[in-house]
Amino acid sequence: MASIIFTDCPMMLRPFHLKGRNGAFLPRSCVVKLSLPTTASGRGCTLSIRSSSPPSAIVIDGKAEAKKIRDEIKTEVSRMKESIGVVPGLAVILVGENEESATYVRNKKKACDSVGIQSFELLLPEYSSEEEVLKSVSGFNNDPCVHGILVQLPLPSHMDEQNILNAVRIEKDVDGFNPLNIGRLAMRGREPLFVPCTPKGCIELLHRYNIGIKGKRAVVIGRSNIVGMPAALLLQREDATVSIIHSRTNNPEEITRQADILISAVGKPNMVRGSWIKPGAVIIDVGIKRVEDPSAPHGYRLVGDVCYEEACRVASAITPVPAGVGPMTIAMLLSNTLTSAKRIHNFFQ
Ligand SMILES: Nc1nc2c(c(=O)[nH]1)N[C@@H](CN(C=O)c1ccc(C(=O)N[C@@H](CCC(=O)O)C(=O)O)cc1)CN2
Ligand SMILES: [Mg+2]
Repeated sequence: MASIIFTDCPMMLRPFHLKGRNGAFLPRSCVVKLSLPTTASGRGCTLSIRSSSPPSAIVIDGKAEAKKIRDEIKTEVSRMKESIGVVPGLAVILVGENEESATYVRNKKKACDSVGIQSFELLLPEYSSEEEVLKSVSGFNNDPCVHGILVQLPLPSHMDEQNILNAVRIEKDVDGFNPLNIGRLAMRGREPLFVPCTPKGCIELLHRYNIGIKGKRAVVIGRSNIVGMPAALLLQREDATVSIIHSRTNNPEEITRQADILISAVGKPNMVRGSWIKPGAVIIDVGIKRVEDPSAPHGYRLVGDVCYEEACRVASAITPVPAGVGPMTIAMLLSNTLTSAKRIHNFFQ
Protein backbone atom coordinates (compact mmCIF):
# COMPACT_ATOMS: atom_id res chain seq x y z
CA MET A 1 0.00 0.00 0.00
CA ALA A 2 1.39 3.38 -0.97
CA SER A 3 1.50 6.18 1.57
CA ILE A 4 2.30 9.73 0.52
CA ILE A 5 2.91 12.36 3.18
CA PHE A 6 2.70 16.06 2.35
CA THR A 7 4.35 18.05 5.11
CA ASP A 8 3.41 21.35 3.54
CA CYS A 9 0.16 20.78 1.81
CA PRO A 10 0.12 22.64 -1.54
CA MET A 11 -3.67 22.69 -1.68
CA MET A 12 -3.88 24.59 1.61
CA LEU A 13 -6.25 21.88 2.71
CA ARG A 14 -7.58 22.83 6.13
CA PRO A 15 -8.59 19.86 8.27
CA PHE A 16 -11.64 21.69 9.55
CA HIS A 17 -12.96 21.67 6.01
CA LEU A 18 -13.13 17.91 6.34
CA LYS A 19 -15.59 15.85 8.30
CA GLY A 20 -14.74 12.62 10.06
CA ARG A 21 -16.83 9.43 10.07
CA ASN A 22 -19.07 10.81 12.86
CA GLY A 23 -19.86 13.88 10.76
CA ALA A 24 -17.94 16.26 13.06
CA PHE A 25 -15.35 18.65 11.64
CA LEU A 26 -11.77 17.48 12.14
CA PRO A 27 -9.53 19.36 14.57
CA ARG A 28 -7.00 21.90 13.32
CA SER A 29 -3.90 19.80 13.60
CA CYS A 30 -4.24 16.26 12.39
CA VAL A 31 -3.12 13.80 9.80
CA VAL A 32 -5.76 13.04 7.19
CA LYS A 33 -5.72 9.63 5.53
CA LEU A 34 -7.55 9.39 2.22
CA SER A 35 -8.27 5.92 0.85
CA LEU A 36 -8.44 5.79 -2.92
CA PRO A 37 -10.31 3.05 -4.83
CA THR A 38 -8.50 -0.17 -5.66
CA THR A 39 -6.42 0.21 -8.84
CA ALA A 40 -6.35 -2.12 -11.85
CA SER A 41 -3.32 -3.79 -10.34
CA GLY A 42 -5.54 -4.74 -7.40
CA ARG A 43 -3.70 -2.47 -4.94
CA GLY A 44 -5.41 0.36 -3.10
CA CYS A 45 -3.71 3.55 -2.13
CA THR A 46 -3.82 5.70 1.00
CA LEU A 47 -2.76 9.34 0.95
CA SER A 48 -1.75 10.71 4.30
CA ILE A 49 -1.86 14.49 4.34
CA ARG A 50 -0.28 16.30 7.23
CA SER A 51 -1.76 19.72 6.87
CA SER A 52 0.02 22.98 7.64
CA SER A 53 -3.29 24.74 7.97
CA PRO A 54 -3.64 28.43 8.75
CA PRO A 55 -4.69 28.97 12.36
CA SER A 56 -8.26 28.29 13.36
CA ALA A 57 -9.84 29.36 16.65
CA ILE A 58 -8.83 27.90 20.00
CA VAL A 59 -11.84 26.18 21.52
CA ILE A 60 -12.53 27.55 25.00
CA ASP A 61 -13.46 24.46 26.97
CA GLY A 62 -16.05 25.61 29.51
CA LYS A 63 -16.82 22.08 30.56
CA ALA A 64 -13.22 21.37 31.57
CA GLU A 65 -12.84 24.71 33.39
CA ALA A 66 -16.14 24.18 35.20
CA LYS A 67 -14.92 20.77 36.37
CA LYS A 68 -11.72 22.31 37.78
CA ILE A 69 -13.78 24.94 39.62
CA ARG A 70 -16.16 22.29 41.00
CA ASP A 71 -13.16 20.31 42.30
CA GLU A 72 -11.82 23.41 44.09
CA ILE A 73 -15.27 24.08 45.59
CA LYS A 74 -15.59 20.49 46.78
CA THR A 75 -12.29 20.83 48.69
CA GLU A 76 -13.40 24.12 50.25
CA VAL A 77 -16.82 22.75 51.22
CA SER A 78 -15.28 19.82 53.10
CA ARG A 79 -12.69 22.10 54.75
CA MET A 80 -15.51 24.32 55.96
CA LYS A 81 -17.49 21.37 57.26
CA GLU A 82 -14.49 19.97 59.12
CA SER A 83 -13.44 23.35 60.57
CA ILE A 84 -16.75 24.85 61.70
CA GLY A 85 -19.34 22.14 61.03
CA VAL A 86 -21.24 24.22 58.46
CA VAL A 87 -22.52 22.78 55.16
CA PRO A 88 -23.40 25.42 52.54
CA GLY A 89 -27.03 25.19 51.43
CA LEU A 90 -28.76 26.28 48.21
CA ALA A 91 -32.55 26.62 47.86
CA VAL A 92 -33.99 26.43 44.36
CA ILE A 93 -37.59 27.41 43.63
CA LEU A 94 -39.13 26.18 40.39
CA VAL A 95 -42.63 27.31 39.48
CA GLY A 96 -44.49 25.45 36.74
CA GLU A 97 -43.62 22.71 34.27
CA ASN A 98 -41.21 24.34 31.81
CA GLU A 99 -39.24 21.32 30.61
CA GLU A 100 -35.95 23.16 30.06
CA SER A 101 -36.15 24.88 33.45
CA ALA A 102 -36.80 21.51 35.09
CA THR A 103 -33.64 20.15 33.42
CA TYR A 104 -31.56 23.09 34.64
CA VAL A 105 -32.89 22.68 38.18
CA ARG A 106 -32.09 18.95 38.12
CA ASN A 107 -28.58 19.76 36.88
CA LYS A 108 -28.13 22.30 39.66
CA LYS A 109 -29.14 19.72 42.26
CA LYS A 110 -26.71 17.17 40.78
CA ALA A 111 -23.93 19.77 40.79
CA CYS A 112 -24.64 20.58 44.46
CA ASP A 113 -24.54 16.88 45.33
CA SER A 114 -21.22 16.48 43.51
CA VAL A 115 -19.46 19.10 45.66
CA GLY A 116 -21.22 18.46 48.98
CA ILE A 117 -23.50 21.52 48.97
CA GLN A 118 -26.91 20.77 50.48
CA SER A 119 -29.77 21.56 48.10
CA PHE A 120 -33.39 22.32 48.94
CA GLU A 121 -35.71 22.06 45.99
CA LEU A 122 -39.18 23.57 46.04
CA LEU A 123 -41.43 22.74 43.10
CA LEU A 124 -44.58 24.85 42.94
CA PRO A 125 -47.44 24.32 40.50
CA GLU A 126 -47.84 26.61 37.47
CA TYR A 127 -51.02 28.17 38.92
CA SER A 128 -49.39 29.21 42.22
CA SER A 129 -50.04 32.79 43.24
CA GLU A 130 -47.31 35.39 43.52
CA GLU A 131 -48.01 35.52 47.29
CA GLU A 132 -47.27 31.79 47.60
CA VAL A 133 -43.93 32.22 45.88
CA LEU A 134 -43.13 35.27 48.04
CA LYS A 135 -43.96 33.24 51.15
CA SER A 136 -41.54 30.50 50.06
CA VAL A 137 -38.80 33.04 49.41
CA SER A 138 -39.38 34.52 52.84
CA GLY A 139 -39.14 31.05 54.43
CA PHE A 140 -35.73 30.48 52.82
CA ASN A 141 -34.62 34.04 53.72
CA ASN A 142 -35.09 33.07 57.37
CA ASP A 143 -33.74 29.52 57.19
CA PRO A 144 -30.21 29.33 58.69
CA CYS A 145 -29.39 26.18 56.68
CA VAL A 146 -29.91 28.11 53.42
CA HIS A 147 -27.07 30.39 52.25
CA GLY A 148 -28.21 30.86 48.67
CA ILE A 149 -31.69 31.31 47.15
CA LEU A 150 -32.44 30.97 43.47
CA VAL A 151 -35.79 31.41 41.72
CA GLN A 152 -35.56 29.63 38.38
CA LEU A 153 -36.47 31.90 35.44
CA PRO A 154 -38.64 32.39 33.49
CA LEU A 155 -41.56 32.52 35.92
CA PRO A 156 -45.15 31.98 34.70
CA SER A 157 -46.46 35.10 32.98
CA HIS A 158 -49.08 35.92 35.63
CA MET A 159 -46.31 36.75 38.12
CA ASP A 160 -44.32 39.94 38.50
CA GLU A 161 -40.81 38.53 38.21
CA GLN A 162 -39.17 41.65 39.60
CA ASN A 163 -41.35 41.62 42.73
CA ILE A 164 -40.16 38.11 43.47
CA LEU A 165 -36.48 38.78 42.76
CA ASN A 166 -36.66 41.89 45.00
CA ALA A 167 -37.80 39.66 47.87
CA VAL A 168 -34.61 37.55 47.93
CA ARG A 169 -32.38 38.77 50.78
CA ILE A 170 -29.31 40.33 49.15
CA GLU A 171 -27.00 38.31 51.44
CA LYS A 172 -28.46 35.11 49.91
CA ASP A 173 -28.98 36.41 46.35
CA VAL A 174 -26.58 33.96 44.68
CA ASP A 175 -28.12 34.70 41.25
CA GLY A 176 -27.21 38.38 41.70
CA PHE A 177 -30.58 39.48 40.30
CA ASN A 178 -31.75 41.59 43.26
CA PRO A 179 -31.73 45.25 42.07
CA LEU A 180 -29.42 46.20 44.95
CA ASN A 181 -26.78 43.80 43.66
CA ILE A 182 -27.28 44.89 40.03
CA GLY A 183 -27.17 48.56 41.14
CA ARG A 184 -23.86 48.04 42.91
CA LEU A 185 -22.51 46.27 39.82
CA ALA A 186 -23.34 49.39 37.80
CA MET A 187 -21.68 51.83 40.22
CA ARG A 188 -18.03 52.75 40.27
CA GLY A 189 -16.45 52.16 43.68
CA ARG A 190 -19.19 49.81 44.88
CA GLU A 191 -19.05 46.01 45.08
CA PRO A 192 -22.07 43.77 44.58
CA LEU A 193 -22.41 40.89 47.03
CA PHE A 194 -23.02 38.57 44.07
CA VAL A 195 -22.60 38.78 40.29
CA PRO A 196 -25.06 36.93 37.98
CA CYS A 197 -23.72 33.49 37.18
CA THR A 198 -23.67 33.41 33.37
CA PRO A 199 -21.86 36.74 32.83
CA LYS A 200 -19.51 35.90 35.69
CA GLY A 201 -18.77 32.59 33.95
CA CYS A 202 -17.99 34.42 30.68
CA ILE A 203 -15.45 36.71 32.36
CA GLU A 204 -13.97 33.78 34.31
CA LEU A 205 -13.37 31.95 31.02
CA LEU A 206 -11.57 35.00 29.57
CA HIS A 207 -9.36 35.18 32.69
CA ARG A 208 -8.64 31.46 32.67
CA TYR A 209 -7.56 31.62 29.01
CA ASN A 210 -5.38 34.69 29.72
CA ILE A 211 -7.42 36.84 27.36
CA GLY A 212 -6.85 40.48 28.24
CA ILE A 213 -9.93 42.69 28.64
CA LYS A 214 -8.47 46.05 29.68
CA GLY A 215 -8.57 48.58 26.82
CA LYS A 216 -10.22 46.10 24.46
CA ARG A 217 -13.26 46.90 22.34
CA ALA A 218 -16.06 44.62 23.63
CA VAL A 219 -19.47 44.19 22.05
CA VAL A 220 -22.39 42.47 23.78
CA ILE A 221 -25.34 41.32 21.71
CA GLY A 222 -28.49 41.27 23.84
CA ARG A 223 -29.55 43.41 26.79
CA SER A 224 -31.38 40.92 29.05
CA ASN A 225 -31.31 41.39 32.82
CA ILE A 226 -29.88 37.87 33.21
CA VAL A 227 -26.94 38.05 30.79
CA GLY A 228 -26.51 40.94 28.33
CA MET A 229 -26.83 43.89 30.69
CA PRO A 230 -24.70 42.46 33.55
CA ALA A 231 -22.12 41.16 31.03
CA ALA A 232 -21.72 44.69 29.64
CA LEU A 233 -21.37 46.10 33.17
CA LEU A 234 -18.76 43.50 34.08
CA LEU A 235 -16.72 44.14 30.93
CA GLN A 236 -16.82 47.84 31.70
CA ARG A 237 -15.61 47.20 35.25
CA GLU A 238 -12.67 45.37 33.65
CA ASP A 239 -11.85 48.51 31.64
CA ALA A 240 -13.09 47.38 28.24
CA THR A 241 -14.81 49.87 25.93
CA VAL A 242 -18.27 48.39 25.65
CA SER A 243 -21.10 48.60 23.11
CA ILE A 244 -24.46 46.88 23.42
CA ILE A 245 -26.40 45.66 20.40
CA HIS A 246 -30.13 45.02 20.67
CA SER A 247 -33.17 44.37 18.51
CA ARG A 248 -33.39 48.04 17.44
CA THR A 249 -29.72 48.41 16.50
CA ASN A 250 -29.18 49.26 12.82
CA ASN A 251 -26.52 47.29 10.94
CA PRO A 252 -25.31 45.27 13.94
CA GLU A 253 -22.59 43.63 11.84
CA GLU A 254 -20.82 46.99 11.43
CA ILE A 255 -20.49 47.17 15.20
CA THR A 256 -19.61 43.52 15.81
CA ARG A 257 -16.81 43.80 13.23
CA GLN A 258 -15.07 46.23 15.60
CA ALA A 259 -15.15 43.86 18.57
CA ASP A 260 -11.99 42.33 20.03
CA ILE A 261 -14.32 40.47 22.40
CA LEU A 262 -17.81 39.57 21.27
CA ILE A 263 -20.39 38.15 23.69
CA SER A 264 -23.66 37.06 22.14
CA ALA A 265 -26.69 36.28 24.30
CA VAL A 266 -29.89 36.43 22.27
CA GLY A 267 -30.90 32.83 21.55
CA LYS A 268 -31.10 33.14 17.74
CA PRO A 269 -29.35 30.13 16.20
CA ASN A 270 -26.45 31.00 13.86
CA MET A 271 -27.31 34.71 13.76
CA VAL A 272 -23.68 35.84 13.98
CA ARG A 273 -21.99 34.94 10.70
CA GLY A 274 -18.25 34.73 10.00
CA SER A 275 -18.49 38.05 8.14
CA TRP A 276 -19.68 39.78 11.36
CA ILE A 277 -16.42 38.95 13.13
CA LYS A 278 -13.14 40.86 13.23
CA PRO A 279 -10.21 38.55 12.41
CA GLY A 280 -8.61 37.38 15.67
CA ALA A 281 -11.59 38.31 17.86
CA VAL A 282 -12.59 36.25 20.90
CA ILE A 283 -16.14 34.92 20.74
CA ILE A 284 -18.22 33.99 23.79
CA ASP A 285 -21.47 32.37 22.67
CA VAL A 286 -24.11 32.38 25.41
CA GLY A 287 -27.05 31.64 23.10
CA ILE A 288 -28.45 28.15 23.37
CA LYS A 289 -31.47 26.91 21.44
CA ARG A 290 -32.88 23.50 20.71
CA VAL A 291 -33.06 22.95 16.95
CA GLU A 292 -34.97 19.98 15.56
CA ASP A 293 -32.72 17.25 14.23
CA PRO A 294 -34.23 13.80 13.73
CA SER A 295 -30.75 12.27 13.52
CA ALA A 296 -29.79 13.57 17.01
CA PRO A 297 -30.36 11.36 20.10
CA HIS A 298 -33.30 13.38 21.52
CA GLY A 299 -34.57 14.66 18.16
CA TYR A 300 -32.87 18.04 18.68
CA ARG A 301 -29.46 19.67 18.74
CA LEU A 302 -28.28 22.60 20.86
CA VAL A 303 -27.21 25.53 18.69
CA GLY A 304 -25.61 28.83 19.71
CA ASP A 305 -26.04 32.37 18.38
CA VAL A 306 -22.80 32.13 16.43
CA CYS A 307 -22.31 30.17 13.23
CA TYR A 308 -19.56 28.01 14.72
CA GLU A 309 -17.84 26.68 11.59
CA GLU A 310 -17.63 30.12 10.01
CA ALA A 311 -16.51 31.80 13.23
CA CYS A 312 -13.74 29.21 13.76
CA ARG A 313 -12.08 30.41 10.57
CA VAL A 314 -12.00 34.06 11.65
CA ALA A 315 -11.83 34.20 15.44
CA SER A 316 -8.79 33.48 17.60
CA ALA A 317 -10.83 31.75 20.33
CA ILE A 318 -14.44 30.65 20.70
CA THR A 319 -16.74 28.92 23.18
CA PRO A 320 -18.65 25.93 21.76
CA VAL A 321 -22.35 25.24 22.35
CA PRO A 322 -22.88 23.06 24.31
CA ALA A 323 -19.89 22.73 26.70
CA GLY A 324 -18.88 26.40 26.65
CA VAL A 325 -20.60 28.96 28.86
CA GLY A 326 -23.44 26.69 30.11
CA PRO A 327 -21.38 24.54 32.51
CA MET A 328 -19.70 27.70 33.83
CA THR A 329 -23.11 29.11 34.83
CA ILE A 330 -23.62 26.24 37.24
CA ALA A 331 -20.02 26.34 38.49
CA MET A 332 -20.45 30.06 39.30
CA LEU A 333 -23.68 29.30 41.15
CA LEU A 334 -21.83 26.81 43.37
CA SER A 335 -19.05 29.33 43.85
CA ASN A 336 -21.51 32.07 44.86
CA THR A 337 -23.22 29.70 47.30
CA LEU A 338 -19.90 28.81 48.94
CA THR A 339 -18.95 32.51 49.13
CA SER A 340 -22.29 33.26 50.76
CA ALA A 341 -21.88 30.54 53.40
CA LYS A 342 -18.33 31.75 54.15
CA ARG A 343 -19.53 35.34 54.49
CA ILE A 344 -22.50 34.49 56.70
CA HIS A 345 -20.33 32.34 59.00
CA ASN A 346 -17.22 34.56 58.89
CA PHE A 347 -15.13 31.67 57.58
CA PHE A 348 -12.17 33.39 55.96
CA GLN A 349 -9.20 31.13 56.81
N1 LIG B 1 -32.56 31.86 38.15
C1 LIG B 1 -31.96 31.68 36.98
N2 LIG B 1 -32.67 31.34 35.91
C2 LIG B 1 -32.02 31.16 34.72
C3 LIG B 1 -30.61 31.31 34.62
C4 LIG B 1 -29.91 31.67 35.78
O1 LIG B 1 -28.65 31.86 35.76
N3 LIG B 1 -30.61 31.84 36.94
N4 LIG B 1 -29.96 31.03 33.43
C5 LIG B 1 -30.67 30.33 32.37
C6 LIG B 1 -30.69 28.82 32.45
N5 LIG B 1 -29.59 28.17 33.17
C7 LIG B 1 -29.58 28.20 34.52
O2 LIG B 1 -30.54 28.37 35.19
C8 LIG B 1 -28.65 27.34 32.49
C9 LIG B 1 -28.65 27.20 31.13
C10 LIG B 1 -27.77 26.31 30.50
C11 LIG B 1 -26.89 25.56 31.26
C12 LIG B 1 -25.99 24.54 30.65
O3 LIG B 1 -25.21 23.92 31.35
N6 LIG B 1 -26.08 24.27 29.34
C13 LIG B 1 -25.34 23.20 28.74
C14 LIG B 1 -26.28 22.34 27.93
C15 LIG B 1 -27.32 21.71 28.80
C16 LIG B 1 -28.30 20.86 28.02
O4 LIG B 1 -27.90 19.78 27.59
O5 LIG B 1 -29.46 21.28 27.86
C17 LIG B 1 -24.25 23.75 27.85
O6 LIG B 1 -24.38 24.89 27.39
O7 LIG B 1 -23.30 23.02 27.66
C18 LIG B 1 -26.89 25.72 32.61
C19 LIG B 1 -27.76 26.59 33.23
C20 LIG B 1 -32.12 30.78 32.33
N7 LIG B 1 -32.73 30.78 33.62
MG1 LIG C 1 -27.21 32.96 34.76
